[in-house]
Order: sequence, then C-alpha cells, then structure tokens
Amino acid sequence: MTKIALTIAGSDSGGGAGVQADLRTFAFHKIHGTSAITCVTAQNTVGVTDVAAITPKLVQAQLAAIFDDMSVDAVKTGMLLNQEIIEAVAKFIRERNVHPLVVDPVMVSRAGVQLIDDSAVISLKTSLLPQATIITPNLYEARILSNQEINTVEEMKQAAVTIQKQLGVPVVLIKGGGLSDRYQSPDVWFDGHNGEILTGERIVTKNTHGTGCTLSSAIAANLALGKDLLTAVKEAKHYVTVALQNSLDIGQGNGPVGHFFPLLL
Ligand SMILES: Nc1ncnc2c1ncn2[C@@H]1O[C@H](COP(=O)(O)OP(=O)(O)O)[C@@H](O)[C@H]1O
Ligand SMILES: Cc1ncc(COP(=O)(O)O)c(N)n1
Repeated sequence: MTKIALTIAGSDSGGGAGVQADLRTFAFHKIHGTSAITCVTAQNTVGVTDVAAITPKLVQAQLAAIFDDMSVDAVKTGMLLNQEIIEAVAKFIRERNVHPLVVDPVMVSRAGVQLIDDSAVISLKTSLLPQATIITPNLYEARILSNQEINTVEEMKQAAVTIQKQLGVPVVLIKGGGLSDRYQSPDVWFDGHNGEILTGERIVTKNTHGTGCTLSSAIAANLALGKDLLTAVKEAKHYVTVALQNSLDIGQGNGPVGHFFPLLL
C-alpha cells in the first residue's frame, strides 16, 4: 500500500533545503509526499534575502485538507518561522493526535543564520517539542535548548540528557555536523535510558545545504515505512552521508546535498 508522509516546513527558492529537500527525500524512499508550507524564503546557496509567513489560518487549512482526505503515516516539521504558526501547528497536532512526529527544531541554519523569531523559541519549547516522537537539534539549537556550551561529543551527550529530561521529549538526537572533528560527524541519541553515539564518516565538502532537512525527512520516511525509531535514524544518517558524497557544486555558496544516486533501499 502507498505510504504517505507530510512535511510542515518552509519553502527554499534555491531548492536545497526546506520543503523542496523534504519532498525529494520522500520520493527517494518511494513515499507520497504532502506538504503544509509555513513560509516562503528567498534563498540560494549563499543565504536568505527575504522571508514571508503564510497565515496560521492557511497553514491550518493545508493541514486539514491533507488529514481530512488521507491517512498520513508520518510527519516532520521544519522551519515554522513564528509563534503564531507554531501554536497553530501544535494545536492541530494535539487535536488530531498526529504521530509519529519528527520535529527538526529549526532555529539557526548550519551557516549560523537565524531562521525563526526570538519569541518563537518559547512556543517551540512549550507547545510543540513535548508532542514530538523525536527531536533533531543541530549544535546551535541544542545550545539554545539546553543552555549549555557544546563543542565535544561528551558535551553533546550531557546536553541530550538535559534536553530530554527538561522538555519531556521521548528521544533527542543532537546532530554533530557543526563539530570541528575532521574525520567523523557523530550524532548523539538519548532516549531517557540509553545513550548512543551514531558514528559516520565526515565527508569533506562545502556543499552541505539541506543536511538537517534531509535527515529529519528521511527519519519520517523510514517511520512511514514501519521501521523502528533507532533503525529509522541510523538509515537516515546513512542516507545523508551518501547525499553528501553526491552533493551538487552549484551556486556560489554552499551547494545542496544531492539525491541522484542508485537506489539502495
Ligand atoms: N560533512 C559531513 N559529513 C558527514 N555527515 C555530515 C556532514 N555534515 C553534516 N553531517 C550530518 O548531517 C546531518 C545533519 O547535521 P547538521 O548539518 O549538523 O544539521 P543542520 O543542517 O540542521 O545544521 C547529521 O546526521 C550530521 O552528522
Ligand atoms: C526553508 C528552510 N528550511 C530549513 C532550512 C535549514 O536548512 P539545513 O537543512 O541546511 O539546516 C533552510 N535553510 N531553509
């Protein structure tokens, strides 16, 4: 039977991250991708030059149109931009008991660009993150969520425990793309009992745009396919590594990860 996944995220005009990366990742996994767009960014490989929010009413209407008609197997959230959109999304998720839910708490991009309003961080913490099956902060976001400095794997482990306990999220996965390790790009998993370091070879490339979006949508795709959470995460990490090996040297800044490689699934 056809599996269906949903991304609730922003549009990236350059096509490397956001909804564009998510739908491409779903397609690669042979899953029908649906989308509720939260904002439109004017963006390329160099940066974001403008952004406009979709009204919370229209975000909610997109979600209702999808859920009133289809049976959605897994959902991911990405860039939610502001407090009003986060509250609308969180309310819908609560009322419709939406799960499994992968929350990529997009606040700061890999390049250090702030992607949501300051006031939105509080809503994210209190309304949305506690409803997640798993959250996938990068190093910047994990610093904001844990109030801790994070520069090493040991500090990633401590922060994952802090975030898991304080926010009541079942599983925290802190992504290590931003570490200064030359050979490895480890992600740290903590589920309240067990901690695991998911190792992965570091791919030497400047073309890393869309890694976080691709990881969270590949996790959602694997969950839609019925895989258990840890397997879904490990396979998603492998997918991102291969996508980085096939990244595209386009544009003048950080090009996007590539999705054009032979089917391994
Ligand atoms: N150069 C790299 N080589 C291998 N894996 C990487 C590299 N950069 C990022 N990753 C992986 O990509 C995923 C996304 O991480 P990260 O880039 O830190 O997130 P974000 O895009 O949200 O800032 C993680 O699994 C991380 O380990
Ligand atoms: C619309 C949008 N959503 C998310 C990101 C983060 O991208 P990355 O996966 O590189 O952290 C982005 N740059 N733009």
